[in-house]
Order: sequence, then C-alpha cells, then structure tokens
Amino acid sequence: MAEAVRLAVTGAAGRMGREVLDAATDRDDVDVVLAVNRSPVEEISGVPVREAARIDELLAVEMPDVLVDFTGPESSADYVAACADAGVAAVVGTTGFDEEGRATLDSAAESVPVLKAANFSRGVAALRRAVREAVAALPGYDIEVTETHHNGKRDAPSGTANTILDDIDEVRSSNRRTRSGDTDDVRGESERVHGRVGDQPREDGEIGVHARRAGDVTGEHEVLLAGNHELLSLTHRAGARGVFAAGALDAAVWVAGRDAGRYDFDDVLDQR
Ligand SMILES: NC(=O)C1=CN([C@@H]2O[C@H](COP(=O)(O)OP(=O)(O)OC[C@H]3O[C@@H](n4cnc5c(N)ncnc54)[C@H](OP(=O)(O)O)[C@@H]3O)[C@@H](O)[C@H]2O)C=CC1
Ligand SMILES: O=C(O)C1=N[C@H](C(=O)O)C[C@H](O)C1
Repeated sequence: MAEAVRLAVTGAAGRMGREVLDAATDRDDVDVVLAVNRSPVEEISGVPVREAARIDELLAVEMPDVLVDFTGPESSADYVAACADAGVAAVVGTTGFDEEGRATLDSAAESVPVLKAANFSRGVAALRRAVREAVAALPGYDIEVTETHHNGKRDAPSGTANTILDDIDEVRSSNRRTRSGDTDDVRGESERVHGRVGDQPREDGEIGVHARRAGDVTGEHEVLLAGNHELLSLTHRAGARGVFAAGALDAAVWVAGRDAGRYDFDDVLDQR
C-alpha cells in the first residue's frame, strides 16, 4: 500500500477545518502532521494546533506533502504563497478571492501544484454538468440562481454560485458562436442581477442571483430555467460538511506528487 500523504491543515478550528481533521482521523491514506489556527486552540480531534503566524517555519520543519486550506481569502493567499516557498502542494477550498488573491495562486502554481475548488462535493460536480447540459439544450430560457447558506458565511454570492454562473456564460457564449458560425460574434457575460427591488422588470438574457443566509444551512444551490410554458429546477443540498471534507481529502491524495500547475476538483473526479 502507498504511504499516507502527509497533510497540513490551516483554519483548524473553523467549521471546515474541524471537519477535515475529523475526516482525516478515519482514513489511512492521509496523516495530519501539522494543524494551525490564527486564534489559540489546544487541539482538535486529538491533533495539537499550532500558531498560524509561524506557518513558514512549521512547514519547513514538518515537511507536509499537501496543505489543505479552508480559511478566508486573504489568509488563504498567504498560506498558498508559503506553500510555494516550502515546496508544498496546496488544496484550496476557500472562496471569495479578489483579483490579487487569484494572481497569488497563479504565481504559486508556477512552482507547486495548486488545486482549488469552490465546492468539493461530488453532487455539485454532477449539478454543474447537468446545468451545462440544460443551458445548452434550452437557449433563450430565463435563468435564476439561488444559494442558501448558514448565517456565518462571509462571501456572497457563494463561490459555487459564481462557478455555476461562469459555466452558464461559457455555454451561452459557445451556443452563440455555434449559431452564428462567427467566432467574433461572442457577446460578453450575461448581466448578473443581484436581487431585485422596486420597478425592475427582467431584461432579456439577465441572470437573477439570490443569496440567502439563515440558521445552520450547510449549503444549497438551485438553478431555475424557465421558458416555453415550462420550468426546470436543478437543486443540490449538502446534508453535512463531511461531504466537502471527504472531497478535499480525496483531492489532497490525488494532487500529492503532481507537477506544478493549477488543478480543480474535476481533474480528481475524471481520473477515479
Ligand atoms: N470548497 C468547499 O467545498 C467549501 C468551501 N468553504 C469555504 O471555506 C472557507 C471557510 O469556511 P468555514 O470553515 O465555514 O469558516 P469559519 O469562519 O468557520 O472558519 C474560518 C477559519 O479560518 C481562519 N481565518 C479566517 N480569517 C483568517 C485570517 N485572516 N488569518 C488566519 N486565519 C483566518 C479562522 O481562524 P480563527 O479561528 O482564528 O477565526 C478559522 O479557523 C470559506 O471561504 C467557505 O466559503 C466552506 C465549505 C465548503
Ligand atoms: O461557506 C460555506 O459554508 C460554503 N461555501 C462554499 C461556497 O461558497 O460555495 C461551498 C459550500 O456551499 C459551503
């Protein structure tokens, strides 16, 4: 049997960090050699938690193969840059990056593998495929995207909703190209309308985007397509955060030892 992948986990005391540490204890293909958190915590799932501010020194001493990060966009970019310096692969589940954060990940990926996904659930990977197919099959239908998350979530819309919106743009652009036969005839993105208020009739081609925050909802995404006197609703509901943790650990095992570069969760799923 292959040796267990040596893991570092950041944001150890966060909702997702705890799940990752908990899921890791049940697997023999990963071994957590380092867990860090910004605010002091003694241990999580039997793993001692160290000071996040010492990440550079700790990576050099513990020499993990892969770092798994679910924190915030600013800290995540810093952790990935530290991975690049230490020669450690990174699996990033954090969402809400700005241009600068994305550029940091791209530049780290020149020296180490960086696998980033807004959602590590296999069901969401299947939802994205279903949405792409539905959008291609139903040109001209109105589309609305709604996501619901717990009241502690910072970023809106969710990273998953943004990824689905990008998927929709990609399919719509390629539909237009195919129909006109002119590769220059590609209009830009659909206009994304974030909620509506007052006198705001729906414009042709716009996509309504709705972010709901309530209670302890783990994560729900719905894509609604309506036209031609019919309505298609595609919905995914995550029942527990363990779903995301399992996917992130599968990704860590897959990415260990790969060449430097950017990867996503589809790369992991395509090869299993
Ligand atoms: N890709 C996926 O499948 C999923 C992605 N996510 C994403 O993961 C991220 C984390 O979510 P969640 O676990 O719910 O968040 P939490 O708020 O529960 O935890 C955040 C963790 O990150 C740490 N952190 C936050 N900001 C900083 C900072 N500036 N410097 C150092 N550490 C920091 C916190 O440390 P402290 O304890 O000190 O506050 C905490 O440990 C979000 O971006 C979320 O969208 C979530 C679920 C699934
Ligand atoms: O913050 C969360 O909780 C989640 N965030 C991810 C996102 O922004 O898409 C994935 C999941 O929906 C849970």
